Amino acid sequence: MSERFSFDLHARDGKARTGVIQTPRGAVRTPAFMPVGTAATVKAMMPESVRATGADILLGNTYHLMLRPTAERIDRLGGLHKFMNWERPILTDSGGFQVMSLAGLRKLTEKGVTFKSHIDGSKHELTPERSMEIQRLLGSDIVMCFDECPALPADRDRIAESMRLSMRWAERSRAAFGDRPGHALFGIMQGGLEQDLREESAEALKAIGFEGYAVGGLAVGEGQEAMFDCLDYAPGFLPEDKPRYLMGVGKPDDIVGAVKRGIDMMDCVLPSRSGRTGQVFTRHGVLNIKNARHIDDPRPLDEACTCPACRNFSRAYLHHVFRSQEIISSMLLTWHNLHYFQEIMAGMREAIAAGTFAAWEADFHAGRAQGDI
Ligand SMILES: CNc1nc2c(CC[C@H]3O[C@@H](OC)[C@@H]4OC(C)(C)O[C@@H]43)c3nc(N)[nH]c(=O)c3cc2[nH]1
Repeated sequence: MSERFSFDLHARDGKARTGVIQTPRGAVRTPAFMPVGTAATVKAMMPESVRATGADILLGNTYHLMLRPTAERIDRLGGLHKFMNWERPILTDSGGFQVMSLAGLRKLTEKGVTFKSHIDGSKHELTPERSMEIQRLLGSDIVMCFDECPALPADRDRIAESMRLSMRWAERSRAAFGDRPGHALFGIMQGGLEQDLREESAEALKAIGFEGYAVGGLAVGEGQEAMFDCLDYAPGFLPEDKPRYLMGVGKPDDIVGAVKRGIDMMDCVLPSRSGRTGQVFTRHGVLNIKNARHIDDPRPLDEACTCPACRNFSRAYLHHVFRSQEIISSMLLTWHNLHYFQEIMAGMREAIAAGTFAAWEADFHAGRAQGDI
């Protein structure tokens, strides 16, 4: 365990990189996939099960936790790590994105955002300063700047105005974060799909200086092609020696394409959320266990998978417990999906270190049938 926060790059293969983020609470192998634990739990998973899937770090959420049970209560109870029994690194999002996507009656000003809770309608305010205070109270190891993520499509002027507001908020976030050894503050690049605005945002963030940099404002409905077009240049505007975090991504092929373009960290609710709806990701493609064709199928989801669902249960059983809305269905499918996402990350880390990323990527795409399997 190091007392500091640091990022060591071990190898590159093209634009893809592999390395380790050292934190006082443990190491994060990159490229890393971060399961989302929005309300202090990765839904349907025990913390030790999340670790067993291969996760080194998970995500918490300022917006959800400030509303319930409140950051002050979690602080009084010893912080988020103790509260949710996860002693490894936690990254928390700053709340801006969730306010815009979840809260009601929002008012956005230079100061910040006031809004009504989607839970009980109570009034709240988030500013860069308040977001930093909440994330400090939670005790998260990697703190995100308070930003505004505009919904796409949006016209260029709106994107530019929003990005420049986020850069002023990044300055205020840095000032409010203070001096916290062993903890990191990440800036968030905005600028939509405009290359010059993305570059302006990166320059603004580098002038302030952060321990890591996120590419924000993507995975908001622009589609994979537009996202990859942006990722063909945006990571390159960021410092080579700091972690690059692509927020909210994504499906397995999104993740592979992002790592190929120089991204080191990603988070997405997809593997956990889709596990609860019966959607299963495997090396051969996607299937939905609720489909009647699985009712008598004795085979595992994926013959080559070593997760508890694939080692101990048939598709027929998983179909049955999904149809019967049994709790074990969410547990097993979430575990499988998270395990598979971590397998992809481990495979990429190994391939980049060996200089065989192109071959690994070709094999990854070759194995995936189109449609249900
Ligand atoms: C899905 N696509 C997507 N997510 C994005 C996010 C939120 C990242 C998600 O990870 C979790 O944070 C802990 C949360 O779980 C929900 C609530 C699902 O969303 C949060 C973003 N966050 C910030 N601060 N700025 C961004 O520009 C941004 C862009 C995104 N695009």
